[in-house]
Parts: sequence; structure tokens; C-alpha cells
Amino acid sequence: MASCRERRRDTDSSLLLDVEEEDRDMDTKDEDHIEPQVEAMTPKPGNIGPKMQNSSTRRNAALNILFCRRFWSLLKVIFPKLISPTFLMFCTLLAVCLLEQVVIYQTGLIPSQFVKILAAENPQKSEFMTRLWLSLIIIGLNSTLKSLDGYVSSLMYVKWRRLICHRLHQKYFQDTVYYQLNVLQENMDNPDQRISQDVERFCKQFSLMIAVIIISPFTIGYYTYQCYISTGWQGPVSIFVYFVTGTIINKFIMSPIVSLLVRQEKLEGDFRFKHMQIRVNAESAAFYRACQVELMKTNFRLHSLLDTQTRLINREFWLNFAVNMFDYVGSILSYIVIAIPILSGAYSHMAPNEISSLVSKNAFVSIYLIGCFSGLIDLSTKLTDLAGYTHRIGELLESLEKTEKGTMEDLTNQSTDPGGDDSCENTSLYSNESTQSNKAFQLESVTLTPPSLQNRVLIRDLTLEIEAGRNLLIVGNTGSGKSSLLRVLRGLWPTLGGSVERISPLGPQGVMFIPQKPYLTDGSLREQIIYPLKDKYPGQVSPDDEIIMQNVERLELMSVFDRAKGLDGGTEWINWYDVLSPGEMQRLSFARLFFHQPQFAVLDEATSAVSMETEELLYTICKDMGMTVISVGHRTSLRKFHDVELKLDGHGGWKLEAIR
Ligand SMILES: Nc1ncnc2c1ncn2[C@@H]1O[C@H](COP(=O)(O)OP(=O)(O)OP(=O)(O)O)[C@@H](O)[C@H]1O
Repeated sequence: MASCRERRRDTDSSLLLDVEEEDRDMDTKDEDHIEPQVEAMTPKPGNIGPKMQNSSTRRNAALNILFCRRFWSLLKVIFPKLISPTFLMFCTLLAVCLLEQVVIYQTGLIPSQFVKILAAENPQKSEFMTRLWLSLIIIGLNSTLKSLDGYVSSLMYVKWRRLICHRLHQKYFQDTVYYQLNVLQENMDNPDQRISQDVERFCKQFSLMIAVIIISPFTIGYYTYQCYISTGWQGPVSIFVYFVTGTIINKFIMSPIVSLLVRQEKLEGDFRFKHMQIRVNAESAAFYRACQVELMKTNFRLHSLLDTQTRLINREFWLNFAVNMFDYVGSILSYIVIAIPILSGAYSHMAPNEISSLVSKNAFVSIYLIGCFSGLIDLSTKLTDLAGYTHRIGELLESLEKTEKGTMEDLTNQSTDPGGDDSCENTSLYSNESTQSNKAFQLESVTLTPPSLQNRVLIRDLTLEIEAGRNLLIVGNTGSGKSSLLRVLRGLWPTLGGSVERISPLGPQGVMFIPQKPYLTDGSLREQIIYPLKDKYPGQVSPDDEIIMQNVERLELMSVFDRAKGLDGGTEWINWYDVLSPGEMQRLSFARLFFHQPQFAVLDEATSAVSMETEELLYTICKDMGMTVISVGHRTSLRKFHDVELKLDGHGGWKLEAIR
């Protein structure tokens, strides 16, 4: 057991070290001068602490090995197996594109075939009609293949998006990974935006590029051969040298664009978050008449974003310039190639009409080959976007994997933690096995600090046993570490020292937490009450309705019931935070608690917004249901519902004494 605890501490500190190292890595000489002002004013989206700039990531965001590695890991997500739907779609697309090339070539011949028939000495009507029908068939085939190519690419886009989002969701919603990422890891900006927006854009760009990418090796191979036949080795070699030179030049122009794009996406997320913050807290802000300051702060975000976008556009100007130069110089390259021997007198023995036919023959195949390369070079702007999104999604994936690994190791090490498998499945929340125990937690010499402030000890060497039938009240000044202790009990925060043994399972059957800020999910009133269960009795009248309604009535939630149009309500979206008062939210949290009736209830200032009479009622029901409560609170009225008091001084000191 001791070694398990030791290992857990090691994992915890390695997680902290990782965060510190990332922070140290940050570039203080950041190129953007606006961002620090904005950062100083606004908290990190989804975070409590001041936002750290993720400049080390931006510095690495380029067309480099890291990009290849991240792109490869995304390819493995979107093409999971050789015989998978996406791979079959890919093969279909390849077949369609190849056929399309043949048909395009035939379509290109149509005008000259008409000219040939009409310019003949004796034009034949039947010949013309046959050609007309054939041309219409070719054109119809061409249009079908072109539409099919777009259709298959779009289907692949949807499939890829589903695969990447599922992979990210699977990791994000693993145990407490989403908490770690949003609250504790300051180097990860806007994970929500990465999942919702960046994945979408990555899939869109890649689906637009894929047809050109997969067809290029075939067309380049074919026209290289044709070019070699008609011009000898000089033609293809000079075109390849030209292409390689163009690619190298573009690579240098593109790399800074990728890092700017990554930055722009981050600022885009911050800007959206600012609006989200106003949307969620509209009422509180309105009470402060905060329109001016919020206008200023939101405009700061906007300007910061627009400045970066302008810089991006400036950089893209040079990329577009290079791409256009490459395209147009490419169109005369074949003449430059043939001009060298002509101007140096190598063909001086040839007649002018011989030279003319040689030039047009060489130019024809060379232009096709150059066209294939130009098509690839034209993808440069899309490639920079793709690289930017690849870095952002890849970075999130790495972070999720690292956090998930840390959490899984933690769970493995906590061999005595019966609630360790914090699966999202209802079945594990409500297993048939009786896992009740007389004890909920056993703490041995626990030392606790906020995650990023190891020198600020909130609690030192706390030894505590939380057992059934002994209600515990945790008190102390604000900021003294009361909620932090609950975070440690839940396993959200690591400890600096000591061990935490979770004996009863975490979850509605064993220990249930009612946090300080009530969490109300999207969905009906029933879904709020049975949370964290999803849908216990889908599509049928639940035998629990009577229990639910009994609690709704005794918690005076009938007005909420009416507004929600019953337990299963209307179909329209309700933002519960907008329509409930803080007291109603707290009573709804208790309706949830009384529905699940866990053995232990951990209540973090869960009655702070209700009257003393209601508080008394709520604690009496808890007692009647046989629940053991662990409460955090400031009101002295709470003492009479508890047997023991743990008093924290906020500087490491604590005192545990019985309540008379
Ligand atoms: N994610 C975090 N990262 C760093 N510090 C944090 C974090 N969350 C809380 N803290 C800090 O830890 C300290 C203890 O916070 P905690 O929430 O435990 O206080 P509390 O005793 O519950 O206070 P209150 O009575 O006001 O709820 C506070 O100084 C707080 O600012």
C-alpha cells in the first residue's frame, strides 16, 4: 500500500513539473505586443488563473518534423484500418479522379474534333451528329465524375470529423481529464474551440486537397514520361529542378504563416470566449452596468485578433505572390528550356518550320507536366491552414494522452479506490454489487497546496478518517482551503505529501459531491434530477416518478416544474442558469441528492443561498435518509447537524474537535 501511495505522489509531482517546464519554456520576447495587455486584464478562457502564453507551441508550429508527426497521428485516426469505410471512400475517390483525368483529356479534344469535321472539304452531317452525341456523353460523364469527386470528398470530410471528434471526446471525457485540461493546465488554450472548430476546418481543408494530392503522382508520372519521350531528359529535369526550387522558397514563406495561423486560432477562441462569458453572465454584468468595461475588454480581444489577422494577410500576400509567379513563369518555362539550345546555335542547321514544330511539340507536354506541379504548388495556402490546424489538434491530442496517462496511472495506483473507474456509463454508477462501507475516506499526513503554488501550504499533515454516522463540518476563513480539501477527496488535485484512501465508491451510490457552484446540464427537469445518470428509463414512465415528484414538492420546486413544462418538459433548449434563482438551483441539487440517496454526501456550501428553515429541512431529510454528511460552510447554524468540526487556518494549521 505504501508503495502505491509513493507512486501516486511521484505521478502528481511529475505532472506539476511538466506544467512548470512548459511555463519556463515560454518566450518572453514574444513578437506581439498587444497580447500581454489583454492577458493581464482577462482570465484564461475556462481557467481561473492568469493566462500563460503558449508561445513555445507557436514557435514550434511550422512545416517541420513535428508537423509531420502530428499529421501522421491524425492520419492514423482518420484511416484507422486498411479496410475501413474511410479507406474505401479514399479508393473510390482515387478511381473517380483517375477516370476524371481520362475524361478531361477527351473533353479537351472536342473543339479540335469539331473543327476537323467542319473544316473538311465535304463536311458530313452524319459525322457531325455522331460527334455531337459523343461529345454530349463525354461532357455528361465529365460533369458526373466532377460532382462525384466533390460528393465523395464531402462524405470523407463528415466521416473524418466524426472520427477525430470521437477520439478527442473519448480522451477528454475520461475521468477528470477535462477538468485538468481546463483548470490546471495553463498552457492549453481553448480546448473547446480545438474540438469544435479546428477539427472542422482541418477536415474541410484536407477534403479539398485530397483529390489533387492523390491524383498528382499518377499525372506527374504519366506526363514526365511523355515529356521525356518528346524532349529527352533535359525537359523533365529542368521542370523538376524548377518545382523543387519553388517548393523550397514556398517552405520558407509558409513556415511563419503556420505559426501566425496557430496564433490567430487561439485569439479567435479567446474572442469567442469573451462573448461567451458575457452571454453566460449577462445578468451579473448588467447589475454592474458593466457595458463600458466589457466593451473595452471585448474590443481588446477583437483588435488583438484583427492585428494578427492583418499580419497573416500580409504574409499571405508574399505566399500568393510566389505561387502566382511560379504558375506564370511555369507557363513560359518550356519555351525557356527550348530557347537555350536554339539561342546557343545548336539547331542552326534546322529549317525554321522544323524548329517551329519542335517547339510546339515540346511545349505541349511540358505545359501539362508543369500544370500538374502548379496544381500542387497552388495548394500552398491550403497547406499552411492545414498545418496550423494540425498543430492545434495534435497538441490537444498529445496533452489529452499525457493527462489521461497520468490519471490512469493515478487510478491504477489507487488500488483501494473502488470508485476509481469513473466511467461515464450508467451501469458503473449503479452496479448491483453492494459496495457500501463504513468509511468514506482515510487521510494520512496529507499536505495540500494549490496545484501551481507549491510554497503556499493550505493544510499540513492532516490525518482524518471520515466514517459513516459521524457528520463532519469543515470551517475556516475564506480561502483557507476548505473546497481544496474536497478537491483532494474527489481526486481533482494532487497532494504534496501523504496519502488519500478512497474507501467508498465515488458516485451516486457511495459518496456524492454537491459542489459550491451547482452544475445543471442541458436537458429536461428529470435529467437535472437523475444526473449524472443520462436516461434511466428512456421513452417510458419511470417507476421513480413518484419519488421525484415527492422531492419536487417538499423542496418547493413546483414552480420550476411548471415552468419546465413537467419532468420531461418541452423540446426547446432551456438554459437553467438563466431561469433559476441561486436558491432554486441549490434546492434542485438536493432533489438530485435525495433521488440518489448516497451513503455519504459532501456538501460544499450547498445551502448558502437558502433560508435557515429550508437548510434545517434539507439536513433533516439527509438524516432521515441515513446519509452521512461532510459539509463546508460558514453559518454557525450548521453546527447542530454535525458531530465533528475540522477548522482550517489557511496556513497549514488545522484543529479537529467534537461538536457538543
Ligand atoms: N485552480 C486553482 N489554482 C490555483 N489556486 C487555486 C485554484 N483554486 C483555488 N485556488 C486557491 O486556493 C486557495 C483555497 O481555495 P478554496 O477554494 O479551497 O477556499 P475556501 O476555503 O473553500 O474558500 P471559500 O470559503 O471562499 O469558498 C485560495 O487562495 C484559492 O485562490
